[in-house]
Amino acid sequence: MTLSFDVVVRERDVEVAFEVADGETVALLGPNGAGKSTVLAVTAGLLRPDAGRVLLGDRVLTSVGDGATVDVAPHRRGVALLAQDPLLFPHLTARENVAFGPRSLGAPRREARRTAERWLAEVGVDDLADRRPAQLSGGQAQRVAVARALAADPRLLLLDEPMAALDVAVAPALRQVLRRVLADRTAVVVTHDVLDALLLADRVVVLEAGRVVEAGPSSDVLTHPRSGFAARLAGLNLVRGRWDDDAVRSAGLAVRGQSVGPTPAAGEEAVATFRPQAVAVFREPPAGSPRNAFAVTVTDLEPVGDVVRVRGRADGTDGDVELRADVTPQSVAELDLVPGLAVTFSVKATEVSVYGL
Ligand SMILES: Nc1ncnc2c1ncn2[C@@H]1O[C@H](COP(=O)(O)OP(=O)(O)OP(=O)(O)O)[C@@H](O)[C@H]1O
Repeated sequence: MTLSFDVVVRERDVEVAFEVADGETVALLGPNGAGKSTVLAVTAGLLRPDAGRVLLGDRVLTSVGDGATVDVAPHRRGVALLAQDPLLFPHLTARENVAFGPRSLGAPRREARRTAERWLAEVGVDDLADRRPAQLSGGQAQRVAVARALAADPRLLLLDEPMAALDVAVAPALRQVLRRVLADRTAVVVTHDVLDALLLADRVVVLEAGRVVEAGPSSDVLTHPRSGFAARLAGLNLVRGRWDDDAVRSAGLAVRGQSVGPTPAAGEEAVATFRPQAVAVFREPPAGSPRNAFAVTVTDLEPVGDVVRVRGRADGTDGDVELRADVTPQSVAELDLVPGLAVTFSVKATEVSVYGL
């Protein structure tokens, strides 16, 4: 069932349009306050927009500002919303929680029970059917919540950071379950996690400040991001500017690299991306080097696995361009890196991807 979303919520400065094809899963990404929850709330019928339409297939779920207002009640939309918190009924067993949806759609008790058991088995917790929520772990409760959402046979599934409240140790198992159940389902998943975007979603839509800033197949967006948010998520440095004289130029910076796809035309908007691992850090600008060299002021240092991520602001860019370098702890000690220090970040042109926007 295709979702077609085109909505304005003025109070929140949200103006978002996107589509989800039948059977497709779209990941909605973006920084805090970007409008992701607002999109889910409007789709689920929990928030009425100031203008716009939400269509599921050819059925109008919401229509405001263009003829008669339509606002289908949440429980009549065929839309299931799975939140961070499983929100199970505490006094019902897992089986009864899952059977609740089919029962309220009119299924006889036995049939609802069978449906519940089938879905509990599908998400791998059929042995816990008789437990109440208080007797379940966070991961188990979230699986029951997935079963409950699916047992209502929704035409659209919305997931709001389904793994966020879980231990990192149990998230991979739930991700596998979701990957299976989302395979042929029309779904929107809000996430901050790059793995969710890659493993669960066919496409991503990136929101910043209430607007769509980029959209495309998950692997394209994460390998060749065009927005700062997607670049950070993908763990890449990104400089956005104009293509001029064989470099992407942004205030105070010139980045040379290798074109991915057609070389941008002179003056065209373009981005350069490169991995923090490809960046070397120097106290003094390396003399006579063919590498890209950027004057940077270190802003902070953070251990990431067995390396140290050095973040810095590129000088002369009004603090707009943040660059990152991953270096060994020995280098941090040898270079005596501390926040506030002026250094040079250097990266070979062969390590930089350049593409037009
Ligand atoms: N109940 C509310 N009333 C008024 N404004 C709100 C309300 N909830 C959110 N907002 C505002 O709407 C905008 C979008 O917020 P929203 O919660 O949709 O973002 P989000 O992308 O889901 O963020 P997060 O990742 O932090 O959950 C923000 O400017 C936010 O401050």
